[in-house]
Amino acid sequence: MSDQSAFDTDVWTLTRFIIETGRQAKGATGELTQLLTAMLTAIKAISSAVRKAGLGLAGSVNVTGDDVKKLDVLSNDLVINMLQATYSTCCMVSEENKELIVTPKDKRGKYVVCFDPLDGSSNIDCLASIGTIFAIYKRTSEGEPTEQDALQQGNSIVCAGYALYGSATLVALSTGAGLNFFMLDPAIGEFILIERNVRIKQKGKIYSLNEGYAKYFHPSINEYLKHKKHPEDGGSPYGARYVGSMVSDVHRTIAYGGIFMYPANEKSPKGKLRLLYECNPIAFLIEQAGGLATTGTQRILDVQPETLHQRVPFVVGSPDDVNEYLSFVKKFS
Ligand SMILES: O=P(O)(O)OC[C@H]1O[C@](O)(COP(=O)(O)O)[C@@H](O)[C@@H]1O
Ligand SMILES: [Mg+2]
Ligand SMILES: [Mg+2]
Ligand SMILES: [Mg+2]
Repeated sequence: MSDQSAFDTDVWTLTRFIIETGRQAKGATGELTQLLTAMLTAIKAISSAVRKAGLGLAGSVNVTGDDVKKLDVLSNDLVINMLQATYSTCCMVSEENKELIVTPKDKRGKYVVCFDPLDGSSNIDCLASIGTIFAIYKRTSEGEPTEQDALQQGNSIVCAGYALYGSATLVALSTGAGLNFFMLDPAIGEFILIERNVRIKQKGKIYSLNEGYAKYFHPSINEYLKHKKHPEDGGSPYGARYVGSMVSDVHRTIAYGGIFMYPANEKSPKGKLRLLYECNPIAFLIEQAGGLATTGTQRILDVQPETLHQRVPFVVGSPDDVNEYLSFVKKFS
């Protein structure tokens, strides 16, 4: 006979977690609960689509000759439609939409959502892990929603998360009271709490960046990398890992410790990653786990956004590792 106790009859699903968090919040109206529930439905649908990508969903022509929507377009449509249907958003910013997405007047609520529906999408065709990233803010104005509603500092994030479509589907989520990991159980279609109050290691053993751009890096970065590979104190060098899919690289950094960076380089003076829907949510989650997130000169969450799709240099990870990197920045400034 199988072990009956292996089946938890009082499991903490992500839905339960969100409802509980909502009940504890003062003056909560349930709007955020609705919004997060819809986000999870979108994530489940994206996860299912990602798992079928090899079967022709990735964006091509299907057997009947119809165009099949590219996965990132499909993911974008899913998030927008699911969220707008909850009557809790007033506007959104997506990597896939140049302009602010304004919720139809009759469906508006008080939240602003910035998201990347499918991050690392250049990895789809080789079946490497990809993800979805989002940050939720309260709107600060009344009347017609404008870009200003979305140009808030990461400091004002109410809730952020990412989904990782890896060897399993995982959601990392924080409402500002620590970071929690949930794993999708396909048998019941629910995310199950697997780790509460996740903490990143004080110091790791892995560095992660696209070192192919070394030719264009600032000397401070190259000096730092040299130090990681040839430690002057005779210690062991760091291991190198880079998927090229930020959610994967960041998730590994949170799980194992270490540093992930997408610094500025001569060709991309502000790096590549976008502040509103890539850097800010990840910085919020990393800080919730006890890590650090910086541009090299400023804490990411303190950056005042100026445009919807602006980029910033991005360095995140274990506090000792990020501080060590900052000491190299200082040396060269
Ligand atoms: O190929 P590069 O320059 O190393 O860039 C990789 C980075 O680009 C990204 O794929 C972001 O770009 P997309 O949002 O267009 O997928 C990140 O996930 C990843 O960290
Ligand atoms: Mg992206
Ligand atoms: Mg994307
Ligand atoms: Mg893209």
